[in-house]
Amino acid sequence: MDDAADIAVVSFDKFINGGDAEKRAVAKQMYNAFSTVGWVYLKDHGIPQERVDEIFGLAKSFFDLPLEQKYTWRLKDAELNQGYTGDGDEANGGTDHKECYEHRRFKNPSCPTDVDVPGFRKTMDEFYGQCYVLGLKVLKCLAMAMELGEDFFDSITKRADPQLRLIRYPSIERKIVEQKGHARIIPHTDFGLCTLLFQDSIGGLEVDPFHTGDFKAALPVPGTVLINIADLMQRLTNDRFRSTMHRVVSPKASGDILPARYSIPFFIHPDPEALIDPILKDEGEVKKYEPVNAGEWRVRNTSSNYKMLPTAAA
Ligand SMILES: O=C(O)CCC(=O)C(=O)O
Ligand SMILES: [Fe+2]
Repeated sequence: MDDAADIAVVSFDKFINGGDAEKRAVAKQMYNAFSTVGWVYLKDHGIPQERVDEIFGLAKSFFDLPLEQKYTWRLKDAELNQGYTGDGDEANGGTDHKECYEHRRFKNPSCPTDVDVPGFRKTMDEFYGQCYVLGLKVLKCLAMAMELGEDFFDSITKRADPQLRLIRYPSIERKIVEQKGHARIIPHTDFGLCTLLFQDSIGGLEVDPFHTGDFKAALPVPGTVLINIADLMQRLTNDRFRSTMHRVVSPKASGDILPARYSIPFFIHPDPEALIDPILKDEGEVKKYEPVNAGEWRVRNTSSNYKMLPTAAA
């Protein structure tokens, strides 16, 4: 269809299991995608579909709990950035209609127990580990694509603590989401290194690859995980890789009441002490960005996204 974004489907099998030339061929495909639209659909990525389906099921069980109960796990602190946020808690220049649960690598004090949702913590921890392994492979592939040496990202991801997020966009009247300044999630870029994004079959995710306001659908493709570049990777690569705007709006093919939609992003950030300074490759190339400390960057961007945190920008 004309209004679908031109996002390549890339098989990761040859990067995971292939020889050097095969790995390089995958890295080249990634380079082409990330230096243009900024997104790929990755298939053969090694995370079994049954596991992904299980996490979507767990998300439904969690979000179906009563609101008062979900608020007992409310996210309280931008640095820990862990727990539940309700409809309206997160928005940066507009109104989102979604609820989220954030899970982290080292500490999850605001996490449902087995009494609340059987198997929640254990299964989330396991899935987190699988996303983490895939995420580090994606970084290796990006390092190869940029000719930085495969191990480039190892030194800045020793203590990396990505954010695994469950999202439910509740069933809602179309006219509410379609008001000016509202969306399921308003246009934004992600602010870490890169994101793995699993989506269900409902649709509504759109990307604006060239920042012209011309949003195109990133349609659900079964068996794939979307990978998108985020702001720190764009800065590090001095704009070679592009962190592009995206949003979630009403799916085209539904009536006046939108069905609920679920998605599961895994946001990869470098170690907090890492300095993200643009890498120059060409003679005469000039840095487009000042260096930034990854930890400060993350806390600043996180707190300015949440309306309810005391540290949020006024
Ligand atoms: O729900 C989606 O497909 C996108 C979510 C997203 O962009 C985000 O949480 O940053
Ligand atoms: Fe995003």
